[in-house]
Amino acid sequence: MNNLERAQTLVEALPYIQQYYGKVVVIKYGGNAMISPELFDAVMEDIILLHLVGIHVVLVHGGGPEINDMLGKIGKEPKFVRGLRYTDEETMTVVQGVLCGKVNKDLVATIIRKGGRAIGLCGIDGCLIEARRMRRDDGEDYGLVGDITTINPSVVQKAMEDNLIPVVATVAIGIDADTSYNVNADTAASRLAVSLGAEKLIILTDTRGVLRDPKDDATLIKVIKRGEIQALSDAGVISGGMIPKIECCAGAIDGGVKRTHILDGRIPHSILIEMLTDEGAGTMIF
Ligand SMILES: Nc1ncnc2c1ncn2[C@@H]1O[C@H](COP(=O)(O)OP(=O)(O)O)[C@@H](O)[C@H]1O
Ligand SMILES: CC(=O)N[C@@H](CCC(=O)OP(=O)(O)O)C(=O)O
Repeated sequence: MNNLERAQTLVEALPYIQQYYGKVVVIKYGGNAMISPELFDAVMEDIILLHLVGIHVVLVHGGGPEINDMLGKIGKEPKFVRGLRYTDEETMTVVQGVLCGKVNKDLVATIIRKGGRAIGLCGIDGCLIEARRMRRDDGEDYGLVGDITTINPSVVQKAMEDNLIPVVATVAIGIDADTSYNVNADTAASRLAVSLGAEKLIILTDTRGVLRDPKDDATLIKVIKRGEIQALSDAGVISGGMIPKIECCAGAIDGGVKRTHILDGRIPHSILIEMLTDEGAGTMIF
């Protein structure tokens, strides 16, 4: 790339920066997309850059694989019920330690080491995420998995006013019992995006986006309209781990978030490609 091409790339970003300047963008990062150290650095660089050009980025993270590793170390087998981690008291202690301690602080430290400004929060801090024990009609016992009742976004808003990037671990405070609750990170990101009036919700995952055939990368669906989701689900196109992600996007759109994206966290700088280039990346759902 010569100097003129470099300059053109920067100029191409200008209308997008103008469009998102001062707006809130919630990015959910987790799962297998969070495992590679190089990609981890690239995601943090994207976030720092967006923040520096005046976009209010909020990072919501998971850490399922890290929780599984820690459970393995104490000789406990991870157990999932309908895609949610069955969370007994011992598991809750591990979830809180890994998400709010290890993962959250590693993310904050990486942003700071790279010259950004960040603050780590979890759903307990400032009662950011209030939840009650999940009880669904399916009669399943999920243990200490929480259903979000209220989001109180003021701690996140204060952090943004102080020019900090809020980094949020999705452990919630119980309103029905003296316990913390384990909340799925996609769900929490979606709810937080709604309560912050976010312009965009970006969910990073380990596929190119939503695929018509999950085994064939060439079948990426670039755009899905809100009204098309049900038909795709009924046709069996969306399955497994993609179901809750699509549901979170649908919930965010219904709550007023303009655009949601499922992006490939394995592609370096996929966030910048999506937000600041003409190309776009992954699947946009709106
Ligand atoms: N139509 C689809 N397009 C893409 N991925 C799909 C689709 N249907 C099911 N999946 C599965 O969903 C997975 C993503 O969900 P999950 O593994 O829970 O993500 P994460 O670990 O990032 O939270 C993909 O790896 C893929 O196996
Ligand atoms: C209730 C529930 O399942 N909670 C998740 C929270 C972390 C998460 O969602 O992490 P990923 O985004 O990395 O999957 C868990 O315990 O794994």
